[in-house]
Parts: sequence; C-alpha cells; structure tokens
Amino acid sequence: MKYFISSTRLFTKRIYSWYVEFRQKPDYQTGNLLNLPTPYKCQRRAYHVNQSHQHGSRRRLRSNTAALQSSRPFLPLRAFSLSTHLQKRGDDHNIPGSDSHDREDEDDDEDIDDSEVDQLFQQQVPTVGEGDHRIFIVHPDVKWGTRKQYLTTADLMMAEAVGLVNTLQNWSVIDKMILSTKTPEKKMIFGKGNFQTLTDRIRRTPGVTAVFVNVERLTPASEKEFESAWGVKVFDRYSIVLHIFRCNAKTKEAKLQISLAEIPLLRSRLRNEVANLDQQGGGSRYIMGSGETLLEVQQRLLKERELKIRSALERLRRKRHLLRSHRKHRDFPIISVMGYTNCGKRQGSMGYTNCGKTTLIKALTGDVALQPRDQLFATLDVTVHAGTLPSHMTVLYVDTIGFLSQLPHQLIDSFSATLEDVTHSDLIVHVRDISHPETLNQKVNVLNVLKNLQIPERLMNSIIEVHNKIDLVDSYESSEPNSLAISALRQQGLEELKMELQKAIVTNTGKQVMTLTVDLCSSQLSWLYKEATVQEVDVNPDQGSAVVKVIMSAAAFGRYRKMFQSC
Ligand SMILES: Nc1nc2c(ncn2[C@@H]2O[C@H](COP(=O)(O)OP(=O)(O)OP(=O)(O)O)[C@@H](O)[C@H]2O)c(=O)[nH]1
Ligand SMILES: [Mg+2]
Repeated sequence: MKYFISSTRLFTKRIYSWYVEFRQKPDYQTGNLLNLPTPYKCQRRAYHVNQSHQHGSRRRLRSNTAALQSSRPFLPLRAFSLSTHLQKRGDDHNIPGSDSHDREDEDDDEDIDDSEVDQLFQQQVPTVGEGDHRIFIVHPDVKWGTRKQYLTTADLMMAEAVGLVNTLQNWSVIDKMILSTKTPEKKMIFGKGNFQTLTDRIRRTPGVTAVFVNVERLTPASEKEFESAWGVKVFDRYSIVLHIFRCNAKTKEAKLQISLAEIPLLRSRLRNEVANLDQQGGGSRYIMGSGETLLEVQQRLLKERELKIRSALERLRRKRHLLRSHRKHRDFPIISVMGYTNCGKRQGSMGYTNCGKTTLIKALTGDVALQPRDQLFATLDVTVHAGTLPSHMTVLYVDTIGFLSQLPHQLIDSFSATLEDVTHSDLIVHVRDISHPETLNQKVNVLNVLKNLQIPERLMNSIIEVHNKIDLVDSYESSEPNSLAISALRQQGLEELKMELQKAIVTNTGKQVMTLTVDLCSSQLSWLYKEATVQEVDVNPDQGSAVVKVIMSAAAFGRYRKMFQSC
C-alpha cells in the first residue's frame, strides 16, 4: 500500500512538473484532435477535425472552443468504492455475515468520485460518434481455407451483425450484403471486382450514414481507404460492440473499462487524422517551442490518459482482491455464471434475447432486485448474489458479462479486472441458449474465451453446462454428458441443478454443511466463527449449549475435533 501511495505521488508529481515546464514555454501551441484533457489548455488554441458525412467531402479544420472549455488539468488519482462489486442495492445484505463492519473495511479514503470517472468517460470522444445511424452492413464471406468459420454460416453471422445494430436505439439497417472474399487479410478485404460492386451498391443506396464491415477489427489503413471510397463512416465489430457497452455502462468500473478499451480506436483514429493533416502540410510540424509534433503531443496525452485509467483500474483490482479474501475468509463457495450473448434471433415480440445468466441467478437466489433484460450486454459489471443449496449451504453466484464471437483480446483484456473473479471461483456454470441455431458455435466461443482467460484446469474440467430455454424447444433432451436441461424463466429443472451444484462444490472445495452441538462455556463457537462459516445458531439456554449449522472443510473439521476432543 505504502509503495502504491508513494508511486502514485511520484506519478502525480511528475505530471505536475511537466505541467509547470510546459507552462513556462512562451509560445506554446497545440491542437487537441481527440478532446483529451490537457493541462495547458488556456495557452493554446485547439483544433479538431470535423469530418462531414457528405459524399466525397473533405475534412476541414476549425477552431474548437468547446474542446478548450471541456479540457481540465489533471486531477490527482483517487481509488474506487466497492459498490461496483456487491451492488449497493442489497446484494451484500443478503449474504449472511455481511455487515457494516465489512463495508467500512472496504471503504477507502482514496475513493474516486463519480464526477471524476464521468469526466474521463465523457471526455473520450465516442468511437462511433453521437446520433442516429442508418447502416449498410457488409459481411465478408470466406468460402474456404483457415480463415473460414466452420461452425457457423454467413447468414447467421449476418443475422448477428443485424442484431448488434438493432440493439442500438435509433440505429437501423438500411441494406445488407454478403460478399465472398479470398483475401480477408488484405487492406481492401475484397477483390477488385467485388469491391467495385459493393461501392456501387452503397452509393446507390439512399440515406446511408455508415457502413458496418462485419469483421473483428479493421486496420486504420483499411478504414481510411473505405471511408474515402464510400464517403461515410466505417465501423467494425469492435467499434459497434464498444458503442453498445458505452450506452449500457452504468457503474464507474464499467465506464473505466470501456474508456480503456476505446484507447486503441482513438490511437488509430489519431493516426488517420494526422495523416490527413500531413497531406495538408500540418501534422508533423513541430509545435513552437515544445520540441514535439502535433502527433507526438496527442500520443503523449493519450498515453497519459491510458495510464490514468489503468492506475484507477489497478486500485479497483486491489479492492477486488480484498473483497475476495473477505469472501474466502467467510468460506462461501463462489459459483461464476457465464455464457454467450445472443444476437440475431427474434423471439416473438420480445426482441433479441441472451442466454439467460441473470434470469438463472434470479431463479436460484430469488433476488428480486435482479433485472434480466431483452438487451445485448445488459450486464456489464460483475455482481454477486447469495443463494442456498439443498443442504442449506450458502453459495455466492457471480453474474458476468456475456461473450461474443470475433471480439479482439484487447476488449476482453480491458475487462480482465472484472473477469478475474471468475478465475478465483470454485465452480463455473456455463449457460447455453439451447433454442439458438448457433448454440454449438457459441459454446466453442465461450470455451475459447475461458481458455484465454487462463482459467485453472481444475475449474475448466468441472464446468457444469446448463441448457437453458428448453421451454422453447419441443421435448428437449440433452445428449451431451455433464449437462442439465432447464428453463430459468419457467423455473424447470432448478432443483436438479442445485443438487448438481452441491455435488460439484463438495468435490471441488471439500466443504460440507455440518450440524454441531457446542458448549457455550467453551471457545468452540468463537473458533467456528473464526475458522468456518456459521450459518445458524440455535441456543439452548437450559443446557448452556447451542446447535450450530456450519460450512466447513474436512481439514478444518479435523482441527476442530483435535482442539475440542474432550468437549
Ligand atoms: N423463453 C425463455 N426465455 C428466457 C429464459 N431464460 C431467460 N430468458 C429470457 O432471455 C432474455 C435475456 O435474459 P438475461 O437473463 O438478461 O440474459 P443474460 O445472459 O444475463 O444477458 P446479458 O447480461 O446481456 O449478457 C430475457 O428476456 C429473459 O426473460 C428461458 O428459460 N426461457
Ligand atoms: Mg445479464
């Protein structure tokens, strides 16, 4: 902690000394293409590039007073409140043993306040811009070779892309096209003939405001080429998903993680903007007196922003660690619930639906505060909810963010603080929407992401697979081993699932629920409170004893017997 505080102080001091140094430079001027926070705002004029969406129009520079007004000097870093993990709404108050004392432990005078996070979040120019969009979607279809996706089809991938766009308010799909390619890795993605066909079709479609190329990530060079060929904005899956995240982000943690995931996009946008300025003879000029070019200044500001976000997230990680050790100390087994986020499937008038992680946790815990939604990536934060298994053992269910295919690791990485909880759980439940045509492909994707997260082997080997939404499939029967068919919504198959969870928890942790009679004159009860998880105490005052229900591992029970043998 001491080391952390002193390094943070050093970091802040450094930033301040740069600030003082820069202030002293007489004719210091720079542009602020990305609306980044700048400590020397008052001394310069800032510029931003206003890109018109009109056909073939050129970018132009204009003075950006708004950017000047919104930029603020660096603030000293402060840490997070823990409310992001155990939702304040009361997820922690239904965990036995959770009390105000724990919240005091978790509270920290270094808490970062909402306005500071909001400032970081808002200052970042949204990667796809504000407002409505009428989208033309193109899906590059690789027919053979190593890049072909064998577990899915181009139609299903297109349906998923349409689902992503439709999830955004006031966005609509105006036209779509599946176009085959043999060279998806090349700058232009498609061959010359196909590219021309595509360009003609986009140009002939009235009202298009942006094109969504359904690939994981476009290189800055491809993006630039496409934008100049089609005269409108171009998005990839990374930018669309990030925009959905941005719209759904509620907590400080989610906002910071999204801000971090946006950095690579801002970086490539910056390269494009500066390349454009270069063509006009301005980008790589030295800014008077500073010894830095415009690109270097912007890159440095971006780096500083990234450091600031990472540092705040690191504090959050430390707090998570603290929280986790509290949970461990109390010996509550932890069950992480994971699954794919569906898009591209309509279910009656209900809109697009996901696999049902939150619905399942709600059914298992009876937590009425939980809100399953017909929305992609509705859950962006890890939340913890307590429930009981048939032996009355209390377990904690961790609700997590959904996964999607073809998402770059960078995006998952920025959520690693959140997903770290999964690696520390005692059991993983993998929820699958069995009514979805791509259910097998989705399973492979989820398992791949879990592998990339370096989930310990013992956890990977004991995953319980839940086939959800059997109410939507006529007389469904699972043919896969270690899987259970349920309907979280209709509460079917939940008792069997709880029994399976219990068996797996006992195998994975060696913990059992035991009922012990203790002598109230001895230190037995306080020992149990310290070393195990006391669930219930039934005092018998006449006999000076109590019947205690406790969760304990075999090792702890051995120690208990040794200590209190004579009792
Ligand atoms: N028919 C049916 N619908 C279900 C079932 N389980 C969940 N749903 C519906 O699926 C939709 C999505 O459920 P959620 O629980 O929010 O899904 P999620 O996996 O948590 O989604 P994200 O948090 O966005 O990743 C909701 O409309 C639920 O009512 C089920 O067993 N049967
Ligand atoms: Mg959810």
